[in-house]
Amino acid sequence: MQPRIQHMFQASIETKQNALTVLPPAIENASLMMVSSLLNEGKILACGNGGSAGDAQHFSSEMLNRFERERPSLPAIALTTDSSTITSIANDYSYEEVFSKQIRALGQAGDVLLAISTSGNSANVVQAIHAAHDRNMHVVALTGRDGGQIAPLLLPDDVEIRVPSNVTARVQEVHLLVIHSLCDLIDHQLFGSEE
Ligand SMILES: O=C(CO)[C@@H](O)[C@H](O)[C@H](O)[C@H](O)COP(=O)(O)O
Ligand SMILES: [Zn+2]
Repeated sequence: MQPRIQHMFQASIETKQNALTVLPPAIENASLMMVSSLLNEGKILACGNGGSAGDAQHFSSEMLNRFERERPSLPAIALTTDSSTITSIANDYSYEEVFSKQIRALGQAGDVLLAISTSGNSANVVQAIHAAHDRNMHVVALTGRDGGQIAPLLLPDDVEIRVPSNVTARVQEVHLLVIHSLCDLIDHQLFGSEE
């Protein structure tokens, strides 16, 4: 089985190398948007399904607790964690609305939605983006493949960070690196260089 393992590592490395050539400008722009929101009393709401739900929570924990240095807590909410809210919305309305209804309650103008979908086609993430726009929030979309239904929904001030791969797992592996890059850039811009 070791050749299979080596193949997966190699594919992940190649996807990251391809991403390195295209993603830095979008990651920089996303970090600038997030920092501007945080400096204006805004917060970041994050959502996604499956592995991307884990990514949303990974990001919010690094904001609320810490990333790599001591600094004040930063405001973020993962919309994937409240099982009572999520099950009741899915049961009474539809699974498509599990994030959008939370955004319509919690989202304020100037907040940022971090919308994560490797295909760009998850209906509840699409509805989340509609809700964010209705609340005058900006959107950072982490996508893959061809951007799916999310790409054409985004407004000029939004940022899409689209990983150049058609394989869900490879896209997710780069999404985590993007999330850590965003955390690093947020800390750097808000609190300066370490040491
Ligand atoms: O982690 C994985 C696959 O690596 C899965 O849990 C995956 O996240 C789920 O199938 C998601 O429902 C896929 O949604 P999306 O990325 O297309 O929006
Ligand atoms: Zn996964």
